[in-house]
Amino acid sequence: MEIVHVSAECYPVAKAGGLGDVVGALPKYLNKLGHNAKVVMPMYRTRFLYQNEWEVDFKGRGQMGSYWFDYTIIKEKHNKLGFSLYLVDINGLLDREKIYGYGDDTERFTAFQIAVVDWINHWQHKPDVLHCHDHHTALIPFIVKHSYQYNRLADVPTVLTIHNAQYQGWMGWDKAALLPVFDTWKAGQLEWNKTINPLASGIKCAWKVTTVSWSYLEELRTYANGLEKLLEYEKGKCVGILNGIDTDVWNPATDPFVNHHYNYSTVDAGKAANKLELCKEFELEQTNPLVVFIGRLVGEKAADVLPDAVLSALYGLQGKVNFLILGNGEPHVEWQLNQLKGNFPGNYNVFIGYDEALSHRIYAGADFLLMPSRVEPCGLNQMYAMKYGTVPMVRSTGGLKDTVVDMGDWQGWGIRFNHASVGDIAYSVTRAVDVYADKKQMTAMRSHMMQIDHSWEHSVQQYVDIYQSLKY
Ligand SMILES: Nc1ncnc2c1ncn2[C@@H]1O[C@H](COP(=O)(O)OP(=O)(O)O[C@H]2O[C@H](CO)[C@@H](O)[C@H](O)[C@H]2O)[C@@H](O)[C@H]1O
Repeated sequence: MEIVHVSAECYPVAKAGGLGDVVGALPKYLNKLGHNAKVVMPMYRTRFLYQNEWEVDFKGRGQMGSYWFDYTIIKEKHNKLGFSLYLVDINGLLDREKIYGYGDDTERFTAFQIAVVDWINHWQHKPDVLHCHDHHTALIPFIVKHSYQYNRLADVPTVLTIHNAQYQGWMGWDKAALLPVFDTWKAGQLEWNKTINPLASGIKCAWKVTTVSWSYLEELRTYANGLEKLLEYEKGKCVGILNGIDTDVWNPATDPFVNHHYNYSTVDAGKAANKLELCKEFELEQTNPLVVFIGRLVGEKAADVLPDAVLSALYGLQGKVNFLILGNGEPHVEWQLNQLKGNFPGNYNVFIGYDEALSHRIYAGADFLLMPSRVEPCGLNQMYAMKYGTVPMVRSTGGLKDTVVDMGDWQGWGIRFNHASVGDIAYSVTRAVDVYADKKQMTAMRSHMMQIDHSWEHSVQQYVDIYQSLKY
């Protein structure tokens, strides 16, 4: 089957979080099963663009309201990622250094979606499935269904994957004019709560909707940032499929970012060597258990609780634990985390920023990975941590609940807690310190979790089943 993934992110081309990881891996694993999956995304000015060779695939012209724009589709020449990769170049709109965060993001991603649909509309044939990811691409199911210009594509099945329902791409009704002229009787399919809501529109118009874990799908019916009723109404076409991890990229035995490679039978020695280097680099005392956090410093990830939780644990445990944090996000959280630095030399450090290579070294060198997320649709960090023998400490929510079993339960290997609160986190750190002292149990847990199969091979067939169910 020919499946076109449309996304704002794709690792290693451009990644801001887990969306990039998934779109960089799922098509590759679909192709390994003999399908023809491809990715189309905006052409940002990232390093990947300059380091690879491209050929022009198509040149076209799109209309966004009264604004006409030229677009070019370029294709990566050597199929380096295991799938055909197409970038949409729209001069002045998409060719920027960052993925998100501009005042005209609405126009940027609307133009991107129009260009993608226009390009596919020029193909001689039609793809078997258009697979859209998150709100930046969620207007496509509406556009192909209800805009006159692209009506030829109305019978192409569309799938929308919700990686994160917190962000919905809301836009005022004045922006409706940006969309290709559509049947105004169908305007309700764009709306939720008196605004144009691209994610809601995608949920209404896509043939199938998937979320990235089963528990998240359940949770969305009660907590979906305003979309609860819609998801309850549309539950018949929603399916939860747990993300996989790309073991070509995330494997401590081969990871090029990691200096000391190891596998489940050499995990203790391998982690010790990586930890030593990491501790030297961040001036941390080496014998203590090392608890780390990697992620966006936002409310969803409960990053605002981190400064107090770290303080409480460090005071309570009197220097018997170390923390290392890698992340960026809300400025006041960044500031607070930076402020803590001077107070606990040898026990605490933070790197504010986004650093892919460093994240790999931290997964390899850490003992515990903390994820107190308030919302976690799937979460990849805890699966990477497990693959690297790092014990996950997670709040029982969404995909974290589906992938981590508490060490107190039968054959468990992780630490789970219920609240994104200072008390729960500090108590979990105490549990971590206790289990760390039991070398035998640590080795057994590490080796066990490293052998759990979270690879895409496991999940990819479920997407294929969905695509096939849409064929008639
Ligand atoms: N400062 C930093 N430096 C380096 N690397 C960093 C980093 N901050 C984050 N990362 C990396 O970004 C990714 C984060 O992935 P997650 O899936 O945990 O969260 P995210 O909220 O972005 O994704 C959303 O989409 C994914 C994919 O579906 C869901 O798993 C998730 O629950 C949902 O919130 C990981 O690869 C992590 O290592």
